[in-house]
Amino acid sequence: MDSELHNILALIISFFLFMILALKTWTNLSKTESSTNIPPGPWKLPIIGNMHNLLTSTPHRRLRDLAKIYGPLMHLQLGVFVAIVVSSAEYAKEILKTNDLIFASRPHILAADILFYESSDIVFSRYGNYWRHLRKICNMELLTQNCVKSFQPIREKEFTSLVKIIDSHKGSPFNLSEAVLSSIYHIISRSAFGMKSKNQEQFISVLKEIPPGAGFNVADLFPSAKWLQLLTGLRPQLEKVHRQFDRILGDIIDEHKKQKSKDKDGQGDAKEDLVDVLLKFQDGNGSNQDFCLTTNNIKAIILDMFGAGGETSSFTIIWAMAEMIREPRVMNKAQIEVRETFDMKGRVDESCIDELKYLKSVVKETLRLHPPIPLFARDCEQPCEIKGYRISVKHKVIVNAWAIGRDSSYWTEPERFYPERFIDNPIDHKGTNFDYIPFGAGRRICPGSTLGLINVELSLAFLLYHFDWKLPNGMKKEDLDMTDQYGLTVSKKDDLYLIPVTARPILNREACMQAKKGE
Ligand code: HEM
Repeated sequence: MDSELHNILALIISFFLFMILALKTWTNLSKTESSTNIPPGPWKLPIIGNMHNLLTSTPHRRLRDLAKIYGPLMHLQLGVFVAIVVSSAEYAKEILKTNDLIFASRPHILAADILFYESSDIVFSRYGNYWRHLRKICNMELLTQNCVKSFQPIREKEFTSLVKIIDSHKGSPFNLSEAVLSSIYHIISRSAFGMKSKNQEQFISVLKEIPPGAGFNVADLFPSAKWLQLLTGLRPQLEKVHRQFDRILGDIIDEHKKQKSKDKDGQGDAKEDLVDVLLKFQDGNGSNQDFCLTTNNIKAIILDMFGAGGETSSFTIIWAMAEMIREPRVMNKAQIEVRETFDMKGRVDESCIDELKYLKSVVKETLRLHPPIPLFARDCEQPCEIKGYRISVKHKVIVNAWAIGRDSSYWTEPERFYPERFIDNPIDHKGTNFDYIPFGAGRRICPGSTLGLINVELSLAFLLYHFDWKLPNGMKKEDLDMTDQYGLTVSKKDDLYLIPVTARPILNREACMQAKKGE
């Protein structure tokens, strides 16, 4: 009883403290902002500003709806911050190209500080030398075209295992979301860390514990009010997740150090991977005096590769399958292409992936409708003017890639899943077409697009080659729930269950050779 009373009192006190802080902030901000020419924005409530506009599990949708009223460059008052929301290709180009350097850092968020060791990873570190070094190392060791190509056997092996697992469930409902996520994590950990971490399944289950909306939380909007982080429950939840990640990441590093000393003793001959390279930069190690990493920095970077590369790719695969099951014409067309390409060989082979023009359009169309990172944020580091509007230092800029991909000014029938729109269309994801930015643009553009895309394209080729797919329990395609939800990335809210029907069995090596001879 005593503790209940204590909790209630704490809540009441916190509420009043929050109101006082918010009122003070709001009064100060109304004074400063009214005198500058900032973009239009919705009416603000006293004290909380526009925070109520974003109390939703799908902020990208709410922001698009607001932009329809207030325009493609609008401002919102979120706690102590002013957020400038960009919802058109023209303004995205102004931010991500014309003024790229001014907007090259990301805002500070609590989740990044706790999970990513004081934001010392690539995604959240501030623009500057440290970030440049990290990006260079990861590019050279993992993400160049050649590196990505060298991981082909890992991908083919993993997707063959996935197909075998699916085949053992043929005829009954199968949780494709879970199996695909696990395969993608296996591929990333084997490519980046040279092994199947024994902690991998644990890692996936810890990821699921990241609180929904961690990437965008009310506690981030009043950073000086530390008690708010406790009141919302975010800090303790994130700290719990962090402790679990920290143990797993520590194990990955220890495994590498052990392997390294075995190699020194002449007992092992493991190939160097990203973690080995990062360890060479560890405090005081070797010749790399100009750039040092702590163990925590290394952990943050490993987490980045899982975090930025895992969900993004696997959610794209699941959205593509969900869209195709609702549009059998598209699935059929993609299946014909994949089967015609690989029937002679009797198996899917990555070296022919560029022949799959239609499948590539399916992937592009999926990323247009369902960019896994629909909102990406940048800090304004220097006052500037965007088409007559004044953007001040420390304004947060949020680019709504999701809204831009569904804007009827650039896309006909924008809500329709229609991969044909990308056939014979030179538009690509490389950050020069600002009406299509699923990988972002400018200096902070995603460095993992090649790795991400090959994972998505190849997995879909495997899934479509070997199986026909049906919805479970006599469900009609119109009834498939396509609701999305926001965590750190946007996923389909419910896992996708489908019934696989084997169409092309997995051939063993000899049978493949025979099929090839018959070409
Ligand atoms: C379908 C797959 C993927 C999508 C749609 C995607 C999308 C994005 C987006 C939108 C950003 C923010 C870009 C910006 O601010 O302009 C980003 C950043 C990033 N992505 Fe990806 N990504 C994918 C796969 C990957 C993979 C496989 C990796 C690596 C293993 C990766 C690593 C990163 C990193 C490190 C950043 C931060 C870059 C920086 O801030 O400098 N991503 N990604």
